[in-house]
Amino acid sequence: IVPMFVYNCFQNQPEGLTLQYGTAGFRTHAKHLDHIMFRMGLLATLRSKKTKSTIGVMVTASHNPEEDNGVKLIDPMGEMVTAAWEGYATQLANAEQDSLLKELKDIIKKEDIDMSEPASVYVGKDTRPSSASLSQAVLDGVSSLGGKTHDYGLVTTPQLHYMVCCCNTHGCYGSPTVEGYYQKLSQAFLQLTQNALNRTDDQKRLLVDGANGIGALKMREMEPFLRSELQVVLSNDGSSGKLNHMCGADYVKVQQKAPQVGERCCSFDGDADRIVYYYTDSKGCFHLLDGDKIATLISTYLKELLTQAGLNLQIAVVQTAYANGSSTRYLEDVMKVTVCCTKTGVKHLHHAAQEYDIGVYFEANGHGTVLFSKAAQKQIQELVKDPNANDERKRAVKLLESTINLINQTVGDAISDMLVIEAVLAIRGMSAQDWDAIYTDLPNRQLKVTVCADRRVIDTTDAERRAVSPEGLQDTIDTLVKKYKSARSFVRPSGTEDVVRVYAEADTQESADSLAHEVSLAVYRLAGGIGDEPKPLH
Ligand SMILES: CC(=O)N[C@H]1[C@@H](OP(=O)(O)O)O[C@H](CO)[C@@H](O)[C@@H]1O
Ligand SMILES: [Mg+2]
Repeated sequence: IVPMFVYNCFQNQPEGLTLQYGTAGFRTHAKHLDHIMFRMGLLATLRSKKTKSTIGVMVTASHNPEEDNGVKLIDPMGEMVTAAWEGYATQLANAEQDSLLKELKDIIKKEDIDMSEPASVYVGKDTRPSSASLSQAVLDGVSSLGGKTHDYGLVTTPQLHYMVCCCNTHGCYGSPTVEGYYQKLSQAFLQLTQNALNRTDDQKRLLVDGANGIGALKMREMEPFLRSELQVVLSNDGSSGKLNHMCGADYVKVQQKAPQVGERCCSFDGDADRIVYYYTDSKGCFHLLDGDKIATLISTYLKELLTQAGLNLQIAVVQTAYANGSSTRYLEDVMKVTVCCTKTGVKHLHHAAQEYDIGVYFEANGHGTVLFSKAAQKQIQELVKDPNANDERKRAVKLLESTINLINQTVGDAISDMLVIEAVLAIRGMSAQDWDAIYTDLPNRQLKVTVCADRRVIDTTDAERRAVSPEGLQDTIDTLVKKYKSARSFVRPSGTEDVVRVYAEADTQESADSLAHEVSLAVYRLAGGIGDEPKPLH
């Protein structure tokens, strides 16, 4: 099994840098990643041999700054790599030069991998300057173990997930090409928008902020397929600005600021697996339509269609602790849908959503999709063909069928989600303002605290909503929360940055800001904060 180590796979970690696979793969400054990429090529090859399927490796650091990079591994059905293999990834990434071969042999033995099996790995990259050489390192890693590669070059993360799923389902999910992706999604979108009559050009126009990343490039490519049913006005298209700098979904969500002004706008993140919407009202006020609003819009639409089609399928919405309290209340109390809360990170939401007939999952930051169980899809397909179904049921079930085709079920996908949202708004004749009026968000604030020890001194439970360590922290948070109306707050160590995240919401922005600040101070004092004490926001 000795691989042809033609590359710098034995290059050592910079001292003191222990990389964790994290919430969504490795991420750090691109200059530390060469050997990690090569090793992930090796690991993906082993995973491919083990699963006897094609595996994906995406080179991207998503919403992180342009100087960073990272890598995400994709499992056979297009989902994120399974937890045990995240562990192997961390093990390999941090292995010393002279123990790398031993680590590889350990994995092969533990997983009982037959090394005579062929291997196939799909590789994609985002637009970061470092992505070209880093994706070459992945390709070299695969080749050194005799695996076959297909380099898709510049693709969005969800496009690569789609390719992997298409390949392993032998074309059932679509054709594994970028053109196949555009064709599948645009056909479904055009079928859906046929049901929206008399749309004006204004209604067809959408302002899209491409975060100066891969999403902008791919949106340009896709536009002709949409035959003017969606008229995209693209900004931050990468022609001048810096990736994710003062633009993109993360900037809009965290800073609560609009990089463009309009009646209906959206922003992608750096690898186009997240989206948020927003608009500016007549008074010039910014209104955010985040992942929670998206989940509400889509689940309301699907629930209505299920009723019209007379289908008895259970629909659930999966959220994280970051979901706005108003959204959870609306979904549970008004819409009467099951709501479940998981840890942060799409892999957790995805698995929870698989438990239902229809699982709508979104992180508040706009990362999410909808999963339809095999049984649900079968019922829908059977009803489409049923000659006895009346016109209303037929119309509804055909809409459901096209919606399934439009959704990228492998992972959250900014382009696919955008088209679903545009179709739903068109079919229901809703403006962004109408959508926003479904419920009113509680004002909220997110802050970061840097601690000197390992940030995992903060340990949490109950889907990260309660801290179990350091001692006294949760009691302090509980006491602080009681001072405010409709308040909630929690803290957790980030899985992608070296910080502790603080979240607070309350009845007014002042209260949310003040609570977030007080909780930050508690983290700083009880978990050993670095530098000056957090200052009040006002
Ligand atoms: C509060 C927040 O937005 N956290 C993000 C962020 O994770 P952290 O573990 O919080 O750093 O990056 C993840 C990967 O993109 C994303 O899934 C998640 O929602
Ligand atoms: Mg992303």
